[in-house]
Amino acid sequence: MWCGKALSKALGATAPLCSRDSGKMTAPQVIRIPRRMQERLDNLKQVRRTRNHRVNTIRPGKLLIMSKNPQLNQSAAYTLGKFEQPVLASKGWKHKKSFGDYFTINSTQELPPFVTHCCPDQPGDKDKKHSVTFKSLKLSPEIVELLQCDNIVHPTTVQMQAIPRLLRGHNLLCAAETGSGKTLSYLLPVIQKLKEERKMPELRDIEPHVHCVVLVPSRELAEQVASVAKAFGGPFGLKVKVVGGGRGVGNIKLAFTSGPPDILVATPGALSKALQRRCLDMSELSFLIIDEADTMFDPSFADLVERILAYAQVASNPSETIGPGAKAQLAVVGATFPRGVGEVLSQVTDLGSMVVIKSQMLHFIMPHVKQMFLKVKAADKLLELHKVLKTARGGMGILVFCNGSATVNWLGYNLEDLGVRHLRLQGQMPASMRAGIFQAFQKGLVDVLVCTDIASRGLDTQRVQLVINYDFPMSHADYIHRAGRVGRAGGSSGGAVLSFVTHPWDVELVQVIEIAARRRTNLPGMETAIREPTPRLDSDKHL
Ligand SMILES: Nc1ncnc2c1ncn2[C@@H]1O[C@H](COP(=O)(O)OP(=O)(O)OP(=O)(O)O)[C@@H](O)[C@H]1O
Repeated sequence: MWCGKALSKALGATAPLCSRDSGKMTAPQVIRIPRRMQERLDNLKQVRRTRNHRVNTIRPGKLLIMSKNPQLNQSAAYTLGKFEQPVLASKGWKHKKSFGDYFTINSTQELPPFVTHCCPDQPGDKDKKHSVTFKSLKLSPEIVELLQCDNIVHPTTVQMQAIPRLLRGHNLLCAAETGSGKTLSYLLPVIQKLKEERKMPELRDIEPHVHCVVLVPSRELAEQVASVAKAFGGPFGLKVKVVGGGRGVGNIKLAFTSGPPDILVATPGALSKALQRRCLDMSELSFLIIDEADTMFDPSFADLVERILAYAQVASNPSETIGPGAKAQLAVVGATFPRGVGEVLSQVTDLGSMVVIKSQMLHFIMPHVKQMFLKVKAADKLLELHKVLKTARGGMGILVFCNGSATVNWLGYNLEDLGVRHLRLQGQMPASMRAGIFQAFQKGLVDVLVCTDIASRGLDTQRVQLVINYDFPMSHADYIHRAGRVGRAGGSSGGAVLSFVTHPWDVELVQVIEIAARRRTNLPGMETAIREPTPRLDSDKHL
């Protein structure tokens, strides 16, 4: 409180507030407080009032945010308003004293949002959603049967939208959450169309050529996509081949010695070499798929992809995809679209010709996966990791992500010393060493895989129950992809992500994640409009 004496001192006033000299009362002196100062005082009071006014985010029931300090918890029944200022559990995390602090974003639902058949929105929807099967998407009974053998009966939301559009010949830009079944959403229409083409007598005499090229960023992902294509295309006589980098040109040529495959899954480097050596002709392509769009259009690949696209003749409407001289359908697929992808894409293709599919939960914090954040000193991370790995249930797949290859190696040696069985996967390993590592982990031969972001893009990890960010990812897109290795379609529920938070720049990313979780909004800084022109609406809009 400002007292009269302090105020007069602050004003530099030397005269007493009122004077009573020799018992004689004079009129009280009026002290004028400068307006500027009065305004500052008012502002200060206002700030103090708002600071003390903490929004009560706790309601009875389940917690969404569980913090070390229970006052900072937030109930699942409460959503922080757009203009409400949250008091974050990670608030003081840039300070040294915060080491040992933690908070958790609890899962609020058991099933992923892209699984529709078990969780009808409204009671009336129940029968409608149950009735959506792959058969109702106009896939052939043989394909539907193959899917059923794999226990895949009901399409995910992205499959419900993408499959009919691709079957009708549209170009597609498909942005949907990690693990939502994007691979089948493009492979099934491709397989169905190629299968139908084979039956056409007028096409029998045409020289064999590659019909579909799928571009992916890593050889592990190429192997994975190819194995899905073989499983569903093989029974119809479709030939599938992989060309990946790091194995020399001889190996690339080998993929074409027994004639061109129907479906070629390739990394950009290897495909570009194959094109330069005229191993394939892309001008006769029927489908060009670009998976993991954000990686493919980031500066490390964008030029290469642009050059590859120039070899293909991309159709600008469905009518150009049929008949003699048919052009290729283009599908660009991804789980994150950082800002700017739209512009890069528009340089290589006519965005106006593409139908855009964007899932509702794109770039959101996954509501079906528990996510824990622990503020820890860099020197203590190994100890913390060892504690977690020691207590983990046997047989459960665990991915440990590091930001660099050197850390993967260093951590690997230390885990070896501590007697933790594990495999390592990083991009600087020679291709021969890398081969088979991910499959060995997928098969369950080893439970722990220490890796870089090479394993965060697209790899299907049904058996993974825990993702550990030993190093906190460098961007929100990387966080989304790493976290997306758990809670995938057709996988078991109850996966979790544990992140070690060490540096001030990690804290900044964590705070944005915490705010998005508390507000239940998407992570900022990602492409939300995907492209400039307004999305084209066709008759499938109701799907
Ligand atoms: N309709 C479905 N029902 C059940 N399981 C499915 C369905 N569709 C796909 N799957 C399974 O879900 C898993 C994830 O699929 P996929 O790898 O295609 O996801 P994705 O969206 O490409 O993920 P990412 O963004 O990580 O690349 C796979 O194991 C796949 O077999």
